[in-house]
Amino acid sequence: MNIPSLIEQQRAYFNTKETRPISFRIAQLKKLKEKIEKHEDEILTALQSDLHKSEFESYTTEIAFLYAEISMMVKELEGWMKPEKVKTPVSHIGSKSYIYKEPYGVSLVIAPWNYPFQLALAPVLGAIAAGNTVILKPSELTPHVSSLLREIINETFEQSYFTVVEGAVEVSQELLEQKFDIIFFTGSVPVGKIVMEKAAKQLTPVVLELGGKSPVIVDETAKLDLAAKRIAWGKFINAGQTCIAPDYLYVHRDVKPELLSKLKDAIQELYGSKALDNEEYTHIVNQKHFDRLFPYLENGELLYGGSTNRDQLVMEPTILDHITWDDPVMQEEIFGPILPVLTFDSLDEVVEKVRSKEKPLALYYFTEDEQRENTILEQIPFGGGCVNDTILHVANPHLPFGGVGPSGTGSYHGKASFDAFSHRKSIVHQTTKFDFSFRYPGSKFGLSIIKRLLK
Ligand SMILES: NC(=O)C1=CN([C@@H]2O[C@H](COP(=O)(O)OP(=O)(O)OC[C@H]3O[C@@H](n4cnc5c(N)ncnc54)[C@H](OP(=O)(O)O)[C@@H]3O)[C@@H](O)[C@H]2O)C=CC1
Ligand SMILES: CCCCCC(=O)O
Repeated sequence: MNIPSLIEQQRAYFNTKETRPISFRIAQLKKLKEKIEKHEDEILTALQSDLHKSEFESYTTEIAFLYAEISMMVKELEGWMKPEKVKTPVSHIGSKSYIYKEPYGVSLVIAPWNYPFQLALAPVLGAIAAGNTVILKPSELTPHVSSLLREIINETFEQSYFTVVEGAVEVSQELLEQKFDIIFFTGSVPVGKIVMEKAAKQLTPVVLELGGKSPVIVDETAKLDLAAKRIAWGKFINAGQTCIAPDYLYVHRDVKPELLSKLKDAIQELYGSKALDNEEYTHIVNQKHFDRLFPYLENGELLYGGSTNRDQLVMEPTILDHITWDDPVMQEEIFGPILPVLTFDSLDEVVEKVRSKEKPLALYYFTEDEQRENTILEQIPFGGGCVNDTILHVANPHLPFGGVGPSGTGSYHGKASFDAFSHRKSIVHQTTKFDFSFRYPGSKFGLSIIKRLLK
């Protein structure tokens, strides 16, 4: 595909202003939803082929997620598009002030492999709702999903409006050499830095949905049965290949033995004693990631799991005890089904330690103490998270989802997706019924009036 001419086509189409009317935008969102509904079985099959993802996980985390977003956008878009009237200072007497929402233009969406369908299309929904055109580059690591996305999109939309460009890193790199009006990237921190560097050359606005090591903290007041179940659920869904998965467990020394015992029970309840053979359990995406994870199993002391099958690319949900901050498993985002366990004695220690690391994408805190909850929420910077649960914040379209610092820039979901793909244009509408001489230089009392007005 000739990428420069594709971008030219999209820019020409964007300039016709056909993407601007709300009727057009809603029609595209509804058309996309119809296509997803029509292809549900193929989508589930592609996710099974690429990641051994179960129907339950695929439907709930990949498909239903998009339906919820589209329904909200169709319902709320008219309100989001309306120019926002804002207050006007007395110094601007006679005028009214507004914020107009304007699409950026030609947008580029680069997607990862871990939720390859949902993370490709969720940002696209925002781009469409805001009136942009879209070029989408799915991950080559999930080829069945990537080719199905191309098939569904390219049969549904004109390429001058919305098209899928498949390929590997080289294609991403070629795309990033072009001039876009906004780039939305979901992926790793290292590649996020490359994307931002390329965008900086063209001063293109970016949204970066990245990753990091998200702690799950359990203090001695926590309800341990629920903590165990919700941590196991959030950690091992998609075999831990989730950007907001609890990366490591940070537990108060007094409740550690009980919590770990309950965690083992919770994993058994979710995946049985033979998770490797469990048809509901997701596999590791490829041998490169499997081989990246495998050495971590030697860290600390194996408390649960640890079995693997490299041919099947499957790794049991695993708990590693007696982990230190210097262990290899604590250096990079794990992004797999391994839960290292660290212990603390005081909340001050938790705040100091977690703050000393890069700002995480998510943080989870299990506690029954409101004061401690406020301490953690106020003193530790992170993208977003939950108290007494895990990962749920990603699935509330009323909550902007994104990182902070190295875990990401910008946010999306629901109205935040519309805002991510819109320029907010400030306008003062001035009256022509009268004018004031004091605003102009040389006016006799101008300065004293302005001083009084602007005090
Ligand atoms: N914040 C969030 O919402 C999410 C963040 N993530 C993060 O993404 C990471 C896992 O996803 P993963 O796909 O492995 O991330 P990568 O950063 O490896 O890849 C993301 C996308 O960028 C492309 N890419 C890879 N290398 C380059 C490069 N040098 N130049 C340009 N583009 C490139 C990939 O292409 P290809 O795959 O075809 O090689 C893929 O389409 C984790 O760190 C996770 O935390 C994941 C999901 C959600
Ligand atoms: C449960 C859905 C999560 C999608 C984004 C992520 O990888 O965290």
